[in-house]
Amino acid sequence: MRLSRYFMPILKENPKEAEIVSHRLMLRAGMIRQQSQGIYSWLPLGKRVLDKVNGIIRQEQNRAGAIELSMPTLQSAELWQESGRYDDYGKEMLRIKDRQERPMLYGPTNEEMITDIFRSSVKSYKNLPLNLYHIQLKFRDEIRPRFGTMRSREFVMKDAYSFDLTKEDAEHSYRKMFTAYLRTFSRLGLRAIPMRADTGPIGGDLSHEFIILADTGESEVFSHRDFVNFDIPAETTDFDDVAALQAVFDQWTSVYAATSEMHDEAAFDALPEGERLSARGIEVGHIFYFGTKYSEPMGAKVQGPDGKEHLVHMGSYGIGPTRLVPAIIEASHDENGIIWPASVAPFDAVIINMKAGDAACDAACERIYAALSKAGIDTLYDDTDDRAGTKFATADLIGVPTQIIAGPRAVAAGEVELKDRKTGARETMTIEAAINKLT
Ligand SMILES: Nc1ncnc2c1ncn2[C@@H]1O[C@H](COS(=O)(=O)NC(=O)[C@@H](N)CS)[C@@H](O)[C@H]1O
Repeated sequence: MRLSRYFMPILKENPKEAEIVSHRLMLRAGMIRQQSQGIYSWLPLGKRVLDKVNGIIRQEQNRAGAIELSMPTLQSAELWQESGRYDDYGKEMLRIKDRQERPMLYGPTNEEMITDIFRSSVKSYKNLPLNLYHIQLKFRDEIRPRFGTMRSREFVMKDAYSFDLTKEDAEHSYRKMFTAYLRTFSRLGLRAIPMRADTGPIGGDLSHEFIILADTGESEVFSHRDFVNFDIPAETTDFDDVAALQAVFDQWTSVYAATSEMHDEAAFDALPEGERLSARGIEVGHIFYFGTKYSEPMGAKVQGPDGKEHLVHMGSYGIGPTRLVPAIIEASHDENGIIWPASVAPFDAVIINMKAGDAACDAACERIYAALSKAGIDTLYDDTDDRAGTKFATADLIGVPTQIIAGPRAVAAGEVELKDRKTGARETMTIEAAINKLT
């Protein structure tokens, strides 16, 4: 992508309304723009990152056996009246009426809708276990949206819903998602700790929040230091192996970890001083087992092997992609800007032409740009006539992992300089060597 033809509205100054670093950097890097309170546009650079985050979430949901669909954002009130949540949900629910005066709502979550889809077509235990998910916009009229897209009113959620014949089967489905979440956050460059959590308006009696440690996190967390050494379940994990997933779950729940709502002061203080970790964290995922809470009022049942009707046991599993993008920045930035993990970077490399208009520099950059693009390397080419200093600052701000710097002196010797955004390491080499190194 040539920067001269792209749309990346960089802000020179720190926007005054931004209170935390991720909000500041997302605005300055031209990734998002607030349209109204708690409601954002994702501009091209931010959309690229969000799409990569969703891609990884999707891969790990599919690996765990979940099946993707897409449900609407607008829902009829009737479904929520069936489950009894319409009145309970409170002011966070955006209630609307259509032209026929029918009560509708902008969905904050989809337990009722997915149960309706299930009950309309699944009648036999032979179709279980089933896990259906989508990645879709939600609306919650948060009383105090803040920190940019970290806590917004309209936001994207991956929400998955599992259906099983028995509680035991449902607990295995829960552990499939538990394992998938550990893998997902690790691939995003984050260390997430599963914490016993409160179930709130979703309900149920088994729930874990996945928290990443960050000083600006809204959650207060207490955990055992051992978490940092636990191995992430491998790509080869057999998700149908009940014992294997039980072992993962047992290990990751074997040591103390709780959010402030579930904190047991005495148990925590019983830990040796050096093993206690209390910090602030960001909730990036939340999973629930809630049995027949929705299947009972909505009549979602299957015929069991005994020929009798059984209400299905359900769980729901949420991840916040539009919260993950700022969370990754909170965990990975420096004083010059964002440092993207390669897995979610908006571009793999950025070419900095220090002297656009200089024939030799232009030729060298065009050659590199063509070679990288041909090799499928997502490349941003800063071909603008900005000063070199501005280009360096922009490249550091937007956090692309590899910078290729083409200056007149180096180019005259047939060379360019590679800079690693994360380590700051610089290496001068021939243009040929640079192309070979990156393709
Ligand atoms: N206001 C918000 N802004 C951004 N992300 C949010 C917001 N509210 C929730 N999330 C994200 O969405 C995830 C799931 O939300 S939740 O309420 O915990 N769970 C559910 O809604 C269940 N239906 C799971 S399918 C949270 O862990 C968080 O990462």
